[in-house]
Amino acid sequence: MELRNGMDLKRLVRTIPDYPKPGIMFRDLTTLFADPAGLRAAVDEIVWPFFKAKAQIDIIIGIEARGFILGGAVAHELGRGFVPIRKKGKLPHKTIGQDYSLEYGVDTIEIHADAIKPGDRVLLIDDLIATGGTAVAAAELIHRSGGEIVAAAFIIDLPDLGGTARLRDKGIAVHTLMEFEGD
Ligand SMILES: O=P(O)(O)OC[C@H]1O[C@H](OP(=O)(O)OP(=O)(O)O)[C@H](O)[C@@H]1O
Ligand SMILES: Nc1ncnc2[nH]cnc12
Repeated sequence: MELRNGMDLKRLVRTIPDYPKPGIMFRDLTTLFADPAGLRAAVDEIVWPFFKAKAQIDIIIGIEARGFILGGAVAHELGRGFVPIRKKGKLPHKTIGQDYSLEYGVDTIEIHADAIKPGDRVLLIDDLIATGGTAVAAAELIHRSGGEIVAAAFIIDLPDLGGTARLRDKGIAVHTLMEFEGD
């Protein structure tokens, strides 16, 4: 995938077959995040559809763990605060939680119960969407907290696993930078 600045971001993603389980093609973004031009381009490309309309966004929410790397940078670029959604048991104050299943397991994510003010307009960020289990659970937490989702943005979409379609079916706008098919 060639960006507006001519950079091929996809070649910075490393693929590791059979991790963490046989049959999974793991799309490793640590190689892209470690590349200075790659990280900047990824953040810029995630942010650009929202930059002009940033007055419509109150907070950025990122999903543990890889969504924190991207989400923090996006929040900084848009001049907004950052709220984490974390795996169960990691947040210190009162939380609300949501169970979900993902490509290779089951888990629970949580958000601080007071992190979102009713009516807050949220940009949801994660590194990758596969089945959409994580993002749908995050959307559920945001809605239960009284927030509105402006859009959800990811660097990688694995479209064969249906996650972006699940979000769009729920009326959530989705922005992604590249796809890996055949997973
Ligand atoms: O669309 P899904 O099928 O839900 O999968 C996508 C999720 O899986 C990965 O996180 P993971 O749960 O591996 O956690 P990590 O970021 O802590 O490694 C990825 O960062 C997304 O959050
Ligand atoms: N195939 C994959 N590669 C990297 N992260 C993932 N999260 C869920 N599926 C994944």
